[in-house]
Amino acid sequence: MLTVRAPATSANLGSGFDVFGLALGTPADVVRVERAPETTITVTGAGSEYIPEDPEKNTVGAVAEALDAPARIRIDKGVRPSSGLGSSAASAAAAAVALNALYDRGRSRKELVPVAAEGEALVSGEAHADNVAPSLLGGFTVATDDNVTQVDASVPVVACLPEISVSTRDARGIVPDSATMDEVVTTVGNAATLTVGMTRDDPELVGKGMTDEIVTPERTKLIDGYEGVREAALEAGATGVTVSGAGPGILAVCHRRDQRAIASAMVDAFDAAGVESRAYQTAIGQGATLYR
Ligand SMILES: Nc1ncnc2c1ncn2[C@@H]1O[C@H](COP(=O)(O)OP(=O)(O)OP(=O)(O)O)[C@@H](O)[C@H]1O
Ligand SMILES: N[C@@H](CCO)C(=O)O
Repeated sequence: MLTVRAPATSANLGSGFDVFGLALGTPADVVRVERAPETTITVTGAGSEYIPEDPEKNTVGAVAEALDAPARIRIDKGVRPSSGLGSSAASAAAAAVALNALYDRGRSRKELVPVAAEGEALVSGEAHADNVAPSLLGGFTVATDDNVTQVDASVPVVACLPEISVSTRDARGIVPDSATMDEVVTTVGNAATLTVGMTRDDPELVGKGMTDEIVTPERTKLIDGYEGVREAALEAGATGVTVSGAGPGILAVCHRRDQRAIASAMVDAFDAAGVESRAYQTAIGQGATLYR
C-alpha cells in the first residue's frame, strides 16, 4: 500500500485566472492505494458525503484511467469540496503520485500535471491545471496550455473558508466573455508584479499584484459577505485579498506578524454577515508527499 498527502491549493490569485496557483501548507487530502483488478473508491473526511465513490465521477477515477492503473483507492478528505481550495485537485494530485509509483509508470511530477488535470475536466468541464500543478509541485506555479513553471516561495497567507458551497462549474459559467484593452493591460501589470513578488518572497508585491478587474468582481457576487471580509482583512494588515480559486474561499496574503489578527478579522466579518467560517493560518508550502 502507498500513501500520498497532497495539499490544498489556491488558484487564480486574482490577476492570474486559470494560470497562477499556490500550494497551501494546510489543509490536505491523504490518498492510499493498493493494486486491484479494477478501481474502487472509498471517501471519508471533510465533506465526504458530497463526493461520489463511482470511479466515473470521482477525480481519482479519471487519474486511474489515464495512467491505466486500476487500484483500491481510499481518500481521506482534509479539503472540503466546492471550497475554492482545490479539493477535487488535491485528491487527483495525490492519486497521480500514488498510482504512478504503484505501477512504476516513471512519469515526472511535471508530466503528472496533465494526468491529474483529467480529474478537473471531469468535475468542472475543463482540464484547467492551476490547482493540480501546485498540489503536485508545491510553491507558486504558472500553468499555461503547453508549460508549467514552478518557483519555491514561502509567503504567509490566510485562507478563510465560509460554510457556503460554490461549484467551480457554476463559477466558470459567469466568467465574462471579453475584456477591454485597458483591463488587459492592467491585468498584465498586476500579474507581472505578483510573479516578481513570489520570486522575492515579498508579501507587499504579491498582494499588490493580486488585483483583478475582469473575473473576480463577477465571482464575488456568489460569496455572501465578501466585501466586508475583504475590508476587514485589509484593515488587519493583509497586503492583498482575493477569491481563492472559484470561491467561496477567500485568500489573504500578509506578513507573519499580522496573520492571527487577519484570520480573526475575516472570521468575525463573515460572522457579521451571518456566515460561519474557519480560517487556515498557513503559508505557501510543499507539493504532494509520497510515503511508502
Ligand atoms: N476526490 C474528490 N474530491 C473532491 N471533490 C470531488 C472529488 N471527486 C469528485 N468531486 C466533485 O467535485 C466537485 C468539487 O469540485 P470543485 O472544483 O467544484 O471544488 P473545489 O475543488 O473545492 O474548488 P476549486 O477548484 O475552486 O478550488 C464536487 O461536486 C464533488 O462531488
Ligand atoms: N481557475 C479555476 C480554478 C478553480 O479552482 C477557476 O477559477 O475556475
